[in-house]
Amino acid sequence: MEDLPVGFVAILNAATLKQKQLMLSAISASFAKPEPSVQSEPANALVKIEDLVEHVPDLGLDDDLYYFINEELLSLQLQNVRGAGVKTKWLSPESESYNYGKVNNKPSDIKQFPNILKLMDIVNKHPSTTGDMDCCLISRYPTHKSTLRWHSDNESEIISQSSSICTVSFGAPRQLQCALGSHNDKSKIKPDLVLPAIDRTMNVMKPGAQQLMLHAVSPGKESTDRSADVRFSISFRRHSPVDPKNQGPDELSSSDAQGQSSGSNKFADVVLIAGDSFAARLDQKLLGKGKKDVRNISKGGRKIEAVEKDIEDFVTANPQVGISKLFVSVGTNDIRNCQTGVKHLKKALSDLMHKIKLILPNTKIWFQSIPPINPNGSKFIARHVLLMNNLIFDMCSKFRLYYLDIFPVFLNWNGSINSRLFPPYDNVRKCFDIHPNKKDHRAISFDIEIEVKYKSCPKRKVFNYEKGDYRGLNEDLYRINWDRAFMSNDPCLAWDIFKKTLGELCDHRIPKKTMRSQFQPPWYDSECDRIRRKKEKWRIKAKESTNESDRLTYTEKFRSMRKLFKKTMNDKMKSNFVDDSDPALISKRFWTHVKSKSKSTRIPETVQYRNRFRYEAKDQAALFNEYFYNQFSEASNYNIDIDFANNDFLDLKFYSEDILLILRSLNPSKAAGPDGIHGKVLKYCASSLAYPLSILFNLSFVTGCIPPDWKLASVVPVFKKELYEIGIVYQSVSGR
Ligand SMILES: O=C(O)CCC(=O)C(=O)O
Ligand SMILES: [Fe+2]
Repeated sequence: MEDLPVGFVAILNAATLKQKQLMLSAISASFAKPEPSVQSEPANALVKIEDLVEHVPDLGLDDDLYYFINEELLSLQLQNVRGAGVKTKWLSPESESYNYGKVNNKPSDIKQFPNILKLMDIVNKHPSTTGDMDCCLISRYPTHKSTLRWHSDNESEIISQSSSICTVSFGAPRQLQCALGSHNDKSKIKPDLVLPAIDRTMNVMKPGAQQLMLHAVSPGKESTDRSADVRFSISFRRHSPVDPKNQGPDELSSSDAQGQSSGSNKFADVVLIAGDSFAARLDQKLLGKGKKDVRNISKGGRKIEAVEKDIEDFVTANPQVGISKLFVSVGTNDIRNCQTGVKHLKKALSDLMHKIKLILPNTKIWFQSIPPINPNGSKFIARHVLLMNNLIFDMCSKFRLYYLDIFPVFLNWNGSINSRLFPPYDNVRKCFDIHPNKKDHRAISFDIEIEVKYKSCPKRKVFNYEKGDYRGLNEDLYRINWDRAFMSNDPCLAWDIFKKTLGELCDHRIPKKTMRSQFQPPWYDSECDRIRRKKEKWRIKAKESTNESDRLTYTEKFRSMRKLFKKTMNDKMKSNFVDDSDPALISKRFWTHVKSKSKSTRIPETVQYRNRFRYEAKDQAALFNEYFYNQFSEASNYNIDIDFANNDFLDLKFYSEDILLILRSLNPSKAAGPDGIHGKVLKYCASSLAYPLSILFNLSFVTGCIPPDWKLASVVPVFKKELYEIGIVYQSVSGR
């Protein structure tokens, strides 16, 4: 492990924190067993086309199922035209569309087609398939002339590339042509293999086929009966496990590199690496695995402005080149020799990102963080690395670019330097040098593909305190015999009984509401939803109508619904923002909404305390906890001489009349504290709660026992200055 390579870039689909963990373990594993770094032969020299496709002549479909599948196929409302008159329908369990070229296939729920599902089950059980198909693209070839041109189904955003694609044919016979390689001039392709695509048979394209070969459907023979020319194909695929909605900031339908039958491939598709020496030594052959065209235009010593120019020059000089992905590594040279923070670099970084977005609007863009460079003489200030990374992160969020955080990769789980990734400590220069400037330190790259399963967040039910029946609640509370309930004289037990009783009554008297998705504002209610659905209905009708006068009528209806929707939303928003207690104030709900829309987080990605770095929210909370705990001094040890027998302090009583006044003065719009009792309940049921609370307070006072709930407080760290050592940055604010 002594002479480890030092430059590093991890390419991954989305750099979330969870993935980073996986990345770390994958990286550790890759160090334990180093992969041979020999570049593999071009894939098509090794692969035979027979390994990529297979014809299955008999699927064992019974006649009934065959008949019912045909019924389902005929019932489909086909949408897009693909190739020569071929129309399609996309059936999927997921809600996103399947896009290629200019074609946008909206999904219908595959579960509504039980017989196609049965067929999918048969296909999945067939040993020649990967057995994990869950969606399908149905194509209808209306005449013998309808064809599909050479293409590959390589839309990795939506179609898993590690699963097979299995096409079952119905109706008129055709042929599926297959040709190895990617072929720039599609008009000259000669098929390497032709498979029959006849009624009730299946053709399986194995994983890798979409990357290594193209396929096409050629015209059929004309028959005397026109209806016998119709062919359907059901092409089963596996939905990509990465949800494009969550995949990253700038999702695009870029994967049409090969061009589906509808579009041609005008551009060469490249991955561009730009930036400073951290990226300069990356081995572009290894990065593209020999399949992707990777261009590396980074140079040692480059600063942000120079990188902006490098990228611009490349784009101008290569107008025929389409850049599908861009990796940028900047910042290290800008913070070198700099003593005064990094704020002054914000403009250059923003200009760079702005320019890139402008000239490469369809490119997926990653900005890499700076790895932890140790102070090297006075050239680097370690804190500046963190500040710069936070700036890069913030700007990435602003410009909706990917932030590729490699910083934590160089640290151990406990946040200290990971010696397996660092070269040995250099005693002469008093530093670790992870900079890849030594000849024997070749850059290495990791191409880590991680399947991410996104959990759909269950809808949360919460009390709707606005609509509570407080009169009823008061009545219920009056009926409770609190003296009996608190008979034990133990304040902790009594408090538990109080909370449980109140909770049960609240369940009964306060309705629940379902928390809406975070994308909807809090005032979006069922009425808004109803209007929105109507609006959508007319919009779709207008779009799908073939008759001009129908279209105009539907459009008119759509417009009036849209107007109503806007008005309703506006009215609801205004009434929502009025503060109940003081109409002159901007309400808390307003800020909640603003916060929910803002991308900024209160806590930066990396929190550091006493040289320990934490990335996970839970670990960060532990660090905060430790910090705040350390702020308390030791318990004092005063010996105050009190004469308890004659001290009227002990005569202190908590009267329900006083408690009533305090409860009535509470601000009902404040959130509940750790005990979960909401301000509205306390205020509006003050008269019925004052008595049991007075018993509880008196009990607690005389027994000297405080229920644990009363000692809890919600502590919110509030970011104060642009510094990262917790102690300096955060002040605690405790609410209770
Ligand atoms: O219809 C066929 O046999 C092939 C279908 C196909 O290639 C596709 O749907 O992408
Ligand atoms: Fe295809």
